[in-house]
Amino acid sequence: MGWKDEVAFDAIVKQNKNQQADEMEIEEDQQAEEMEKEIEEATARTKAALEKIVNVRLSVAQPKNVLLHPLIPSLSSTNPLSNQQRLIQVYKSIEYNLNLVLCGPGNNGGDGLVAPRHLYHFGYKLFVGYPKRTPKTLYTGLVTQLESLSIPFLLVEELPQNLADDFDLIVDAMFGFSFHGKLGLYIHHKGSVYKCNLF
Ligand SMILES: NC(=O)C1=CN([C@@H]2O[C@H](COP(=O)(O)OP(=O)(O)OC[C@H]3O[C@@H](n4cnc5c(N)ncnc54)[C@H](OP(=O)(O)O)[C@@H]3O)[C@@H](O)[C@H]2O)[C@H](O)CC1
Repeated sequence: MGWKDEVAFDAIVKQNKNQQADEMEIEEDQQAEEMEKEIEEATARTKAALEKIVNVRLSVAQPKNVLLHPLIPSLSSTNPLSNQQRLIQVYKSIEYNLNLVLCGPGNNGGDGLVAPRHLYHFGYKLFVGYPKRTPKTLYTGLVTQLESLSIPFLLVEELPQNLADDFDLIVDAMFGFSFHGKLGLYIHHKGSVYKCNLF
């Protein structure tokens, strides 16, 4: 073989190597893409399955003998439910034994009154504090639902001075953006709802 043939041979070998490297890169890219797709599909399947379980459990758990206000199902299935799904994922019921949901008189408290029903059905032991009650049908209906599940309501006088001493988890649904007055008292004495100007 002359030098020209050798150069041509080397060039062919080099070309083949480059081609192989390109093919391997393409194959690796395809594999990565497929894996990513599989992960995305598996995540979507898991999410759908979890949502199905949650929805079935909630519909089974719906009390049968309680007159429902027409707004309750939509209220309970949107904002509060998504919050509670997150809460359930983060704070496991086996670790958080004694829990309190504090509800105020406005819409924030309305969301709060939905929470105990969901949490109860997911195994949480709960108490509700609802010191300033709203006479609207929606709210009284939610209270009736909770009473029908024997979820205890605590009076202000029954609440401990320092809530954090007695409860593992406290859901604060006391006020939203319509709170007015002095916030400082409540914030500085976080554990003591007696300091809140609600009372
Ligand atoms: N689309 C929406 O608006 C949604 C809002 N959501 C949540 O609701 C709150 C806003 O609801 P709103 O009813 O306007 O406000 P509050 O939950 O804060 O409650 C107002 C009531 O609280 C009383 N209040 C206020 N300050 C005090 C106080 N210092 N002491 C005692 N009582 C107080 C107030 O009483 P008034 O006498 O002033 O009338 C009202 O009765 C929003 O932040 C969200 O969290 C839902 O998620 C649904 C969608």
